[in-house]
Amino acid sequence: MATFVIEGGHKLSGEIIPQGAKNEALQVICAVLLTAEKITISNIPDIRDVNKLIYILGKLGVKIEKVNGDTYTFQSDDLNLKYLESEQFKQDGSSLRGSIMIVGPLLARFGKGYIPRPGGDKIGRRRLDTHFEGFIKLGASFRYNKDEKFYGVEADFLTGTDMLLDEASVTGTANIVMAAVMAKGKTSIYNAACEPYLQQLCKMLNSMGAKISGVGSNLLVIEGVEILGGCEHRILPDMVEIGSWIGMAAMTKSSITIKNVSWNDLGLIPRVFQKIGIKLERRGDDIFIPEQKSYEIQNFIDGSILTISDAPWPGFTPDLLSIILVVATQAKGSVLIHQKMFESRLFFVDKLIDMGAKVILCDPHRATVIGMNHESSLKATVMTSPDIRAGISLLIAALSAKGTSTIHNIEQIDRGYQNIDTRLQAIGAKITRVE
Ligand SMILES: CC(=O)N[C@H]1[C@@H](OP(=O)(O)OP(=O)(O)OC[C@H]2O[C@@H](n3ccc(=O)[nH]c3=O)[C@H](O)[C@@H]2O)O[C@H](CO)[C@@H](O)[C@@H]1O
Ligand SMILES: C=C(OP(=O)(O)O)C(=O)O
Repeated sequence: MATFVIEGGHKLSGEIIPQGAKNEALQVICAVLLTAEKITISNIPDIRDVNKLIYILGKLGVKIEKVNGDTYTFQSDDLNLKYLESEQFKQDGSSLRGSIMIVGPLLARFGKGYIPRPGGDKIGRRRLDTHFEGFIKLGASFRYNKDEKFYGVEADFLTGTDMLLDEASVTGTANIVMAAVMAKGKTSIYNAACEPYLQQLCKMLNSMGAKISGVGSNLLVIEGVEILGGCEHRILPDMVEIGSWIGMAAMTKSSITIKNVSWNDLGLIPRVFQKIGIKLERRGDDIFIPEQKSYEIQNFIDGSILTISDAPWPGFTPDLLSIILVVATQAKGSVLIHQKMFESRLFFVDKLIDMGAKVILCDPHRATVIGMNHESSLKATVMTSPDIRAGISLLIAALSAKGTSTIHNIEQIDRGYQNIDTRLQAIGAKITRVE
């Protein structure tokens, strides 16, 4: 278990280039399994989860070449499907959430897809019903080995159909789309997730020869095609990482510029930070955050306390709520944070309370934050990162705190943040990695 040691209280300044998006990378890298031709993907983030997925594809026999720092080519022309039945795959596949999205492409192209129950954050129950109900609707047979927690789908061929998803699951939609692109006939998927990363996946599939319409809406219509070809694809900047940098700037009273953020794909994110009083300026496609001694949470129009909650896109992403919560601890005013999607994601507030933050955990889904308006600082402490976003939130708290904090289990942060320590050092943070 590696550790970060952080001396808090230093201002940051300079420019940050956001990494490529983790959650898009996990989708589009799985899509390379749909064709025997070469696919080039650029702006791939160098983070644990993505590297693990690339490793799994390598074991599956995908030919992978690193063209330069963030660009890889993938060619799935001679796969080793036996790996899917190996003990090794049971371990490898369960180590991250994104591996679930190899099932749809494998089912579409080879008539079978297997996966151990995937890992990812321990942030509450994370069911996979939407994925498998979709595959079954397309004609696959399904089995689940309860003892080994191993899922399997098989089909001689898939047939297009109309389906209404039980929830707008992000990875579920991606998986079903990738299964349906080569099904016979037309598939319509209603209540589809439609966040920018899914739009990117659909655009990539279309450039491989798929026929997907409705991209960006919650009704996708897919005309099945027989075969898909190669393409080149560039991953968008990571909106959750961008939100994390905004939070860091506000909590440390710093001025930073976040470069090339693809503003039009950020949805409500800038507006939600503005609602808790943080000033940010759009400069071309950059975000400039000026130094602010104080930021004041807005109330609703009728004067009642602001609530910030998550919802499927175009709602506010659940992956930024922990960050909003920590930033609110030093705002002026109060806010209710309502994490609707995940049931165990707010427990990390205990650590913030130890550090002196004024937070009331109302229930597993809701926390009220009474901001301290930087009138007293958080106190440094020793903590352990429970999940990726709580981890980065504790790191933000430590950067603003008085004294030296220690964060254990930073592998959780490394799952989704590329070289976070060296990038923070470059803009003035005092942070050291201890292996
Ligand atoms: C690898 C990857 O891409 N992970 C992301 C993906 O996970 P993932 O695809 O696993 O998440 P889902 O979209 O399936 O669902 C997330 C949670 O929200 C609940 N839910 C979902 C839709 C809905 O309409 N109502 C509802 O309550 C689900 O039951 C689940 O508890 O999307 C999540 C939701 O944006 C993000 O937090 C994860 O970072
Ligand atoms: C919950 C997250 O990731 P995963 O779905 O990979 O666990 C996240 O990125 O915040």
